[in-house]
Amino acid sequence: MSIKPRAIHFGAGNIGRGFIAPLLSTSGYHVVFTDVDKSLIDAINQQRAYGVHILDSTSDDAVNGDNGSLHSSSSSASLSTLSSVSTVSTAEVHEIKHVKGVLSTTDALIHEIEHPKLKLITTAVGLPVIDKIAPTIANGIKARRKAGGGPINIIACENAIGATAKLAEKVRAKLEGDDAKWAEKNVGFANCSVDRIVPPFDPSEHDESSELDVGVEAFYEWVVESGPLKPNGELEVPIEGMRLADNLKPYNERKLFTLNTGHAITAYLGHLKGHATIADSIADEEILVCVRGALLKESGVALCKRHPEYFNEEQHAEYVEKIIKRFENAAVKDDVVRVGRQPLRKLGKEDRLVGPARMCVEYGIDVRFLATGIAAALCYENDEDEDTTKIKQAVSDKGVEGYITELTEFGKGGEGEVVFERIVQSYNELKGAKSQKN
Ligand SMILES: NC(=O)C1=CN([C@@H]2O[C@H](COP(=O)(O)OP(=O)(O)OC[C@H]3O[C@@H](n4cnc5c(N)ncnc54)[C@H](O)[C@@H]3O)[C@@H](O)[C@H]2O)C=CC1
Ligand SMILES: O=P(O)(O)OC[C@H]1O[C@](O)(CO)[C@@H](O)[C@@H]1O
Repeated sequence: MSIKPRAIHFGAGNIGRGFIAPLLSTSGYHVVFTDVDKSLIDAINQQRAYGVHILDSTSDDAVNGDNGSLHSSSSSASLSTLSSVSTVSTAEVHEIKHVKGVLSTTDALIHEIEHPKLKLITTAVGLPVIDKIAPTIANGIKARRKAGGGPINIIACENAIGATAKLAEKVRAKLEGDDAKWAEKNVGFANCSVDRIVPPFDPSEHDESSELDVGVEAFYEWVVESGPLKPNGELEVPIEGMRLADNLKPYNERKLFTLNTGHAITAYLGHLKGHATIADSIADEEILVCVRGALLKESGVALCKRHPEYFNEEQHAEYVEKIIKRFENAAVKDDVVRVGRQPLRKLGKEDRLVGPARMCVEYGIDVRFLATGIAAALCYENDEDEDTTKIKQAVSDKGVEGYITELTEFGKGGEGEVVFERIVQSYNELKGAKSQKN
């Protein structure tokens, strides 16, 4: 039996293989991937290893995020511990070894959750899938209690505020009596903020790479709330490159309302203008002006007002410029269609477009560029994305004004009236420009 601590990661996709597993593996964990995709699990068990290709060339400070006053679980650790250099190049490949795969629909997964060496469960499956994996995790927790296992921590690495809390709610709903009591004492559910751009990777474009290989940007930031971690607000086996925060909210909001906000606006405007990738879109001056305006003059100002003890405008401007540089990284071939996927989720009230617009209204900040971003998301059309059909239908059923009010709670005569008018105006302009183009 391996004496290494173990971690189970749900979702052996881009972020799982390209970000979470490499940090776990570098920190000494034996990584067990679990996924519904049998061919992926079979490939993992045949190859047991894969490469992580670093797709840009950056300086040290871009490798790991600047977390200001955060408590860090490790000082300056990074993936570069896998290779001897700290300045990366396009040719740099880190090998992740000794990984294992377990199909998520089998009892083998329950046995993995029982395993005495298991310390951690992480997920990166997509927010809507959280509901589907919760019953399996609950069954695993029951089995672990019966087997006399020790405490574990669970961290959902999804792009949303409070993703682990959502998972916890679903898992707890499946536990009763002694199982529920045991879980309360022994299972830590910690929210996190997870930031690394990992688009799909085409191994045929890279020498000697396998179907399991992934391509990632050098930058990464993983911030986890410390309070809920068992047993004492820390991980028994620390993860190099993960940072712990007493108060996650400011960092969570900063990431979602900056990186993801800017990314989404770039994707939707880029798609409307016929650009294929994020790098192509951000090279378009008109889009750049809108993205910079949204992040610097709107969401950024609101974030600094909401969290003055954490962020100031000067430091935030640097954060924004670093993000724009990340979008400009042409080595990361990131399709606007990937970044714009599921626009309805992205138009959620707490999500990356409407969330910061509402925050701006709360602090009396003028909203122009975010309004354009919201309008661009409403104009996004892609036959392969069912959200876009739903949006089209809702606009036709409720009228664009009614639908904007439903999504944003801004409307005529209310607090967000000016923003509402701007979204409507932008929507009409973008639609007009689109029909002229066609
Ligand atoms: N790719 C990226 O750059 C980033 C992604 N994220 C978040 O990470 C999550 C995953 O994103 P990606 O890795 O890009 O997606 P992906 O599609 O590459 O990977 C998701 C994996 O989850 C698996 N899966 C689906 N249903 C499952 C189930 N019921 N049980 C077990 N596995 C299941 C899929 O088969 C797939 O392998 C999303 O929430 C995303 O927002 C967060 C930061 C960066
Ligand atoms: O994964 P989601 O939430 O669909 O959104 C795509 C976004 O996630 C990321 O993949 C990583 O944060 C970004 O590249 C992008 O903003």
